[in-house]
Amino acid sequence: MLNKYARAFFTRVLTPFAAFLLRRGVSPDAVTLIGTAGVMAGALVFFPRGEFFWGTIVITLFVFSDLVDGNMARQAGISSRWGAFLDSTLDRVADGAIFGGFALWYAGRGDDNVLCAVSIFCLASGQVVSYTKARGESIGLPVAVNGLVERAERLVISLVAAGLAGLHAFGVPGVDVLLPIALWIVAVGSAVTLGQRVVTVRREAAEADAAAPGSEAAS
Ligand SMILES: CCCCCCCC/C=C\CCCCCCCC(=O)OC[C@H](COP(=O)(O)O[C@@H]1[C@H](O)[C@H](OP(=O)(O)O)[C@@H](O)[C@H](O)[C@H]1O)OC(=O)CCCCCCC/C=C\CCCCCCCC
Ligand SMILES: Nc1ccn([C@@H]2O[C@H](COP(=O)(O)O)[C@@H](O)[C@H]2O)c(=O)n1
Ligand SMILES: [Mg+2]
Ligand SMILES: [Mg+2]
Repeated sequence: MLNKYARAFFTRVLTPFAAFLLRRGVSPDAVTLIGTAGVMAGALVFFPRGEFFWGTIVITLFVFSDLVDGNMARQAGISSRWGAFLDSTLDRVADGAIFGGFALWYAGRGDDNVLCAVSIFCLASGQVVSYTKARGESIGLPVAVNGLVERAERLVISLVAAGLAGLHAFGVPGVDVLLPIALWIVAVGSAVTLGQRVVTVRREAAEADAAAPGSEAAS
């Protein structure tokens, strides 16, 4: 939903910045790489120590690079298969760091085995949700479904909650429950999304096989 409705807004807002970077000779690949490194640093330095406010601030500063890199490539007319591959692959790395950071907190000083398991479930299910689309498309199917909780939703729900929960360290009472609630929402939402995508791929695969029996072996 966010990908559909918020992307146009962020494209308008970020286009001047993307143009500025291009004028300075920065490449889309550099933005992809630096953005991912920044997200990883924010997640893996701050989250395992329970510093959710500062971790979220750092991640937020870098995560929008994922919208800037593609914008730059399109403006410069240099969108490429390599760029698409790099972008999607590093998305998986960034997501692993974010939910891995939560898991490390709960495995350590956060001391909550259930929430550690929920964080790992969010990490794994998010990767599998993305894989369903990549694999379905690689065997020639349209995978014409996005589902309830895509990457943008996973990030916004968990990061808004982490940022607010981090205010607990500054004396704001009650906000620390927001992160566990968000992680449960992302976990359940990702499981539903996985089901939606698997059902769609199964239907599309059956239709494609009926139209051209045996063609899967070729692909
Ligand atoms: C005192 C308060 C303290 C709190 C401070 C924190 C505030 C900030 C909190 C959160 C900010 C979160 C921002 C998250 C922005 C995410 C942007 C982004 O990168 O989205 C990526 C997404 C997808 O991009 P791609 O097409 O490149 O990726 C594809 C995708 O990964 C596919 O995965 P799948 O979906 O299938 O699982 C892959 O299949 C594919 O391979 C891959 O290519 O981009 C978008 O979706 C575009 C829309 C972005 C919408 C961003 C909305 C941000 C909205 C609000 C943020 C600000 C909220 C502030 C709240 C403040 C609270 C106090
Ligand atoms: N280094 C890059 C990054 C992205 N691209 C192209 O942009 C598409 C992704 O767009 P986003 O708005 O989601 O970033 C991607 O599929 C590539 O076509 C690129 O060429 N180089
Ligand atoms: Mg991108
Ligand atoms: Mg991306």
